[in-house]
Amino acid sequence: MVKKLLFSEKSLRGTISVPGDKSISHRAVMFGSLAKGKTMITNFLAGEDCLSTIEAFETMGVKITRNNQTVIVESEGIEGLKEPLVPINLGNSGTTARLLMGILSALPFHSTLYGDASLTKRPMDRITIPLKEMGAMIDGRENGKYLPIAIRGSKLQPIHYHTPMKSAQVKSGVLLAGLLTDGKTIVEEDTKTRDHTENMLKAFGADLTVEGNRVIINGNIPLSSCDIEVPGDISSAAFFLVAAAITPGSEVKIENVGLNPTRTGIIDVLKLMGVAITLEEKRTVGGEPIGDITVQSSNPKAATIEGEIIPRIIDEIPIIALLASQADGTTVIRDAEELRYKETDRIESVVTTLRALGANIEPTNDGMIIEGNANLTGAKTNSYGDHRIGMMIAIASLLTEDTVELHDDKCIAVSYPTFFDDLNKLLQ
Ligand SMILES: O=C(O)C1=C[C@@H](OP(=O)(O)O)[C@@H](O)[C@H](O)C1
Ligand SMILES: C=C(OP(=O)(O)O)C(=O)O
Repeated sequence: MVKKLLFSEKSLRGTISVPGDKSISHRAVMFGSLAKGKTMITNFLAGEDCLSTIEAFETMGVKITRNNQTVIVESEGIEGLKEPLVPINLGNSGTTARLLMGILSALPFHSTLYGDASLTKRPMDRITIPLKEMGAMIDGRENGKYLPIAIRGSKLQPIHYHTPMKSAQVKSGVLLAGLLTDGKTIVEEDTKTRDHTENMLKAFGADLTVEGNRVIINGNIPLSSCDIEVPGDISSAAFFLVAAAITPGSEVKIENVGLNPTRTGIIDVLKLMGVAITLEEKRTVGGEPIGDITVQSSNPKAATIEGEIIPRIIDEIPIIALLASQADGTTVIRDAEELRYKETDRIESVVTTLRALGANIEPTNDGMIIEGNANLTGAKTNSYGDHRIGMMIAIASLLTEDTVELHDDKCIAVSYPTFFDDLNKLLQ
């Protein structure tokens, strides 16, 4: 499918709410399925990735009903989970894959997992290595590095694991295996990554403590069901925050966005680059702060973006690269080698796409160097099946009078099925 984007000379004005947070929606379904009882999830993200998580647990016999953004999970607890009779399709979702492997490795049955072409290329050894250290029986292509993967669930040993890469998925997968294991599992990381697993496991009654960058979980304590209200996804909001910043005459307010400090790096980057942004924190639900964010069009300036902020903006870097192409000066992004393991190699896909649109941008091993003040032009572009690249292209098209052709816009439904509706609501 090719979408012709011609939104030039428009500004963005108005107030919207973005769909529910993807990371939190996945975890709510997973932990609700592990807990005995009924879990009601409101403002659930009905994106394809989170629907893959629902399907996975349905395949294991959990009763899950969905009415738009409300999901009810009814489970007998872990004892009630049944051996899946068919291979589980994880679609495009890395989060489902890595977290589910932690769970399945410790359950007393066999399972097989596969995904789409993109997920089949993404590294799974980052999670299968620590799980095998815990005693998991996992096999897959290249000794469990790639999907399809088969798991023979077994009794695991607790582990003290220092994650070698900055990954909340790895941290979470090991913690979930630890939850289902006798004894104390400890996961440590050098740089703090998103902590939704920690917050939500506590809300479901797990015995979990956080000491700085170290998480300690005492296993084999049953979870009890817990209702979850999912905040708006700041990673989805980021596209409109940047769009408002770089299109003249804009002012956009996004309501009820999750403001967990492990996710708000985009706000820090916008401030650092001189964008007019205001925040109003309103309340906290399930340990997750929620508030409204307003951005006005601005004259952004370049910045160096590196270090501890990177995991806090990891999914926002494609749209930050577009922002940088419109800033005064040269922006440098470093320490972001994790971008190479996403739905696409996002260093390559961002650079190729922004270059095609007329920006001056160079890849580096762990990031990119972006010259500002670019005059973007029309181009034939491709999302390469990566939802965040697709949305970045749509926002870039606001900056040129020429037509931008976007091949494969469908993948945007992975995280933001109503993206074009919201964009059209804001366009004036
Ligand atoms: O734990 C999560 O929900 C996620 C963690 C991040 O991945 P990594 O753990 O691979 O960094 C992020 O990119 C992904 O969109 C969601
Ligand atoms: C990297 C992402 O997701 P996942 O790893 O779950 O596929 C993303 O949403 O940008």
